[in-house]
Amino acid sequence: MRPNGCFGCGQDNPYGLQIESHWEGDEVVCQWTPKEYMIGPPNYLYGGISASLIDCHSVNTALSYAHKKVGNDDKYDRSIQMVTGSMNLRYIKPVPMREVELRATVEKVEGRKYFIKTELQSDGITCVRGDVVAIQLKAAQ
Ligand SMILES: CCCCCCCCCCCC(=O)SCCNC(=O)CCNC(=O)[C@H](O)C(C)(C)COP(=O)(O)OP(=O)(O)OC[C@H]1O[C@@H](n2cnc3c(N)ncnc32)[C@H](O)[C@@H]1OP(=O)(O)O
Repeated sequence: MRPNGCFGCGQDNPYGLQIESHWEGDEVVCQWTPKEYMIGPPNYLYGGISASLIDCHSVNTALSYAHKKVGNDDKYDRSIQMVTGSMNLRYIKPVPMREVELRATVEKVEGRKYFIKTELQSDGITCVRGDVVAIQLKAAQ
């Protein structure tokens, strides 16, 4: 998806998180390592960064799923656009300042609403769990 200035996934945003998400079976997965200035509590990741990671990874999961639904697996179609409608997070454990893994699944689709469940894990332990509703924009349909 270029050009892409998105703070979460934009490869063209040097100040962003630059996450890269890919399918692994029925899950969308991303490995990502924080910069040291993204710290919140001593030794742990700032919660807003976890939220941004889950937000972007989830919306991209919905976006990619919407592409798959119309049989398009490899080319980005700019007429399909998604935004975050709502996001509910549960911070279960603090997130250590090292590589994390995001794992997302599409729970269901209702009209333009995509219900995504995403876990942020550290060393295989779930630290943050997110329920995200991504909404496909009307004009794009
Ligand atoms: C290079 C490329 C890079 C691509 C990069 C891609 C990655 C992007 C990742 C970043 C994501 C973001 O930060 S996005 C930015 C943050 N989000 C936003 O700014 C969204 C602002 N809100 C809006 O624009 C609007 O409210 C929308 C689009 C969400 C909804 O407006 P609408 O399209 O008119 O929809 P509307 O008819 O009202 O509702 C449609 C259905 O959705 C439900 N619905 C409406 N709003 C919500 C909501 N907030 N939460 C849950 N559900 C909702 C309604 O009940 C309805 O359900 P029913 O009656 O049909 O059952």
